[in-house]
Amino acid sequence: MNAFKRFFLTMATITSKFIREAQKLPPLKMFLRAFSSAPQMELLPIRKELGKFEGGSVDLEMDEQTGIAVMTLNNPRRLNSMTGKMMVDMSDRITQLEQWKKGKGLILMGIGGNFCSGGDLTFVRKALHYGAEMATYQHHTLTRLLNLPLISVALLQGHTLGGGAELSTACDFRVMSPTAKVGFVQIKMGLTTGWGATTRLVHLLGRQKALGLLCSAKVLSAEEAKSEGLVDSVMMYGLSQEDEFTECKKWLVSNYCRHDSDLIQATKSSVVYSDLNRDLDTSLRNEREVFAQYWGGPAQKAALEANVKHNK
Ligand SMILES: CC[C@H](C(=O)O)C(=O)SCCNC(=O)CCNC(=O)[C@H](O)C(C)(C)COP(=O)(O)OP(=O)(O)OC[C@H]1O[C@@H](n2cnc3c(N)ncnc32)[C@H](O)[C@@H]1OP(=O)(O)O
Repeated sequence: MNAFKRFFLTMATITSKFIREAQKLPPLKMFLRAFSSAPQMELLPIRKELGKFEGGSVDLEMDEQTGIAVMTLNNPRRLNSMTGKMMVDMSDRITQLEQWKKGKGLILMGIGGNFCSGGDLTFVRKALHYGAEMATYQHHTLTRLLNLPLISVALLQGHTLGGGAELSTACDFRVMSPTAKVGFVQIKMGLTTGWGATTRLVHLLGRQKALGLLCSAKVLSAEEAKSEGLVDSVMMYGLSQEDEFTECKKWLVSNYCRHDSDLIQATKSSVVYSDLNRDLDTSLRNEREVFAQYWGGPAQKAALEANVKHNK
């Protein structure tokens, strides 16, 4: 049997297995699994190319006790700018988080007191001939990041510029150090956004504010970013970098990650599904199916038993 026939039969087997598996899943899980796995095969060639651009890493710590993970951009000598290898690292770390059943929350941050100063300019200069493929790869990665069944927050310290500002919009929330700066500087670099921030900013802030941030290329202070609605909380002055991380973690846990991981994951996934399926009946059908999984379940019975009061 020639190579083409072997490849064709292999692909047919993979596809039919995928369809059989997917048919057993409720719509939401089928939808999210389809999004996170199938297109990655088409991205293998660009993944291989990006991986050749060494420098830095994206590291991940997952705390099974608290359900809080920390993803760290680790290229401090270059203000955590993203090399090709870091883009591949990030995709792999997100795959780990997609499979984390007990996860509740994620903090995305940079090492050494800076979040991220964008694409690594050495990499950018060498990758000028495959911008579209790199953008496709980053769009897929950052959409998966935003759609994780975890509550994610970007901790903006020091510089958050260009692609770094784009990364920050791929989290549910943003918490900022009072002395940090954030700016979508792409237009000053002779570009528009390459990692999906235009789409996410319009969604997040509306057309006018998105247009203002992108066309002004303004580097915002923390207070300016908060008043624009780009940032959800600005921390107090005088904290060390480590204390800012501790405060950010407290903010995430006390606001959004106090409850059962199952319910947090189900709620986030339903919000993602509804965001991506704006048809009312489709979204409500999914909401009913998720609700039915918990109605009469152990968590509800325990809450009824405890006679929970909501006065604090
Ligand atoms: C799709 C990607 C996207 C796009 O292409 O649209 C981008 O993100 S392009 C990159 C956008 N980012 C920038 O243009 C930031 C450039 N850097 C700066 O403006 C400054 O470095 C700043 C303001 C962040 C900090 O200035 P400061 O004077 O405090 O420090 P240094 O400039 O001396 O920087 C320290 C050290 O880091 C290196 N560095 C900083 N940013 C990058 C970067 N994006 N890529 C690679 N290296 C970076 C800088 O070169 C210094 O290293 P050294 O070895 O001392 O030169």
